[in-house]
Amino acid sequence: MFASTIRTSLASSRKVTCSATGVGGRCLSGGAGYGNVRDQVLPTEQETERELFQHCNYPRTANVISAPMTYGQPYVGTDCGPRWLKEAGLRSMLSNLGWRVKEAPALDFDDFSVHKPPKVNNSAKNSHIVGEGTLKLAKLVEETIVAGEFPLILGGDHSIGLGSLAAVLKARPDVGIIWVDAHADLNTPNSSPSGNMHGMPIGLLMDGVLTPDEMPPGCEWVNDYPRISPDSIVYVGLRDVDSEERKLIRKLNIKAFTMTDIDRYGIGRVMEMSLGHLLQDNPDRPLHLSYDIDAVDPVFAPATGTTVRGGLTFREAHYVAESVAASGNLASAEIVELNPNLSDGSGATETVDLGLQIVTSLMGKSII
Ligand SMILES: NC(=[NH2+])NCCC[C@H](N)C(=O)O
Ligand SMILES: [Mn+2]
Ligand SMILES: [Mn+2]
Repeated sequence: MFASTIRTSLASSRKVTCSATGVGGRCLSGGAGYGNVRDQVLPTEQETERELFQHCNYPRTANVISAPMTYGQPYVGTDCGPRWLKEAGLRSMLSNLGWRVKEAPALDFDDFSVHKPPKVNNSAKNSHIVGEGTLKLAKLVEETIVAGEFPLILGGDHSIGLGSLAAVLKARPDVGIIWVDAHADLNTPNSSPSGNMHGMPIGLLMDGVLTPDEMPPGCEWVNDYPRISPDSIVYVGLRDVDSEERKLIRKLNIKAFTMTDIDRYGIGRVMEMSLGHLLQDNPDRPLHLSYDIDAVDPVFAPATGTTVRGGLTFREAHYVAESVAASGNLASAEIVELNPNLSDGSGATETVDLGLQIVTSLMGKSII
């Protein structure tokens, strides 16, 4: 109650401009729905108040970036994700939450300059196209951040993470990353069992994993961008990890909350530990959330290319987004791997609806 009073009066009485990073929903909605969660993350009342002041940067502008990439995996249809999310009402949802909404023209990933048939490279398939496309995305995300806007990126397969992560790492060197996924996407061309680049964005960017000459052809630009430090990323929802990925997670001591951890501790505690890990040294740290819809159980999200049973429940899927939003630190986000082609009509609609609801939660919607 106390916190929500502050929030409402702040939002109505001041237009605070600051370089802070919080999701506008906390200022705009005035809802008290996140109070409990934030108290878990930020232990003292003084801290909560201070944080409210720092992060209140109403009004906020979201730049919706459509990244209809399919070349990081084998199925056509992941390019429909952005369009379906938009047709399901993304824009009005964002404005109802109080966001000013901008929309960048959808990136064109078929307009690649590599006209000759890409050299067959089974260890990193379509790497020229993925490399060229993700560079376009990286530039747009960087521009968005420099313009003081919130990049809301709609995939597309998860290879787009290469572009979005490279950009946030460059524009916000202190960024913390939350990777919500059934998979670790930590493969390299050498370790990948499939050669699909949607399984590699973290592997290509993680500090100490690849030498510059091992970067797949077409992705050399990544060598000019910063690397992810292993302690700056947290996984949530893992349940299908390849053997080399497992070795790396252990060797680099990457914080990873698997479905087993969610069974054991509950999603509340897992998110508290995830945010605690990333925010422990800097409560104002900007966060990037990468949400692969296949983190959710296929019962609720069947329309995606690499389903794995035993995933997040409907509410857990929301809670992840709600708790990250409630931290006030979310500065950029992406949702990926929706493929409406890969399910019957109702499965596709359910998946897209859930995707939209997850985005709604992470952009600041509280239940009351
Ligand atoms: N973003 C995804 N859905 N990734 C799935 C990756 C599956 C597997 N680990 C691979 O590298 O091929
Ligand atoms: Mn996945
Ligand atoms: Mn993924």
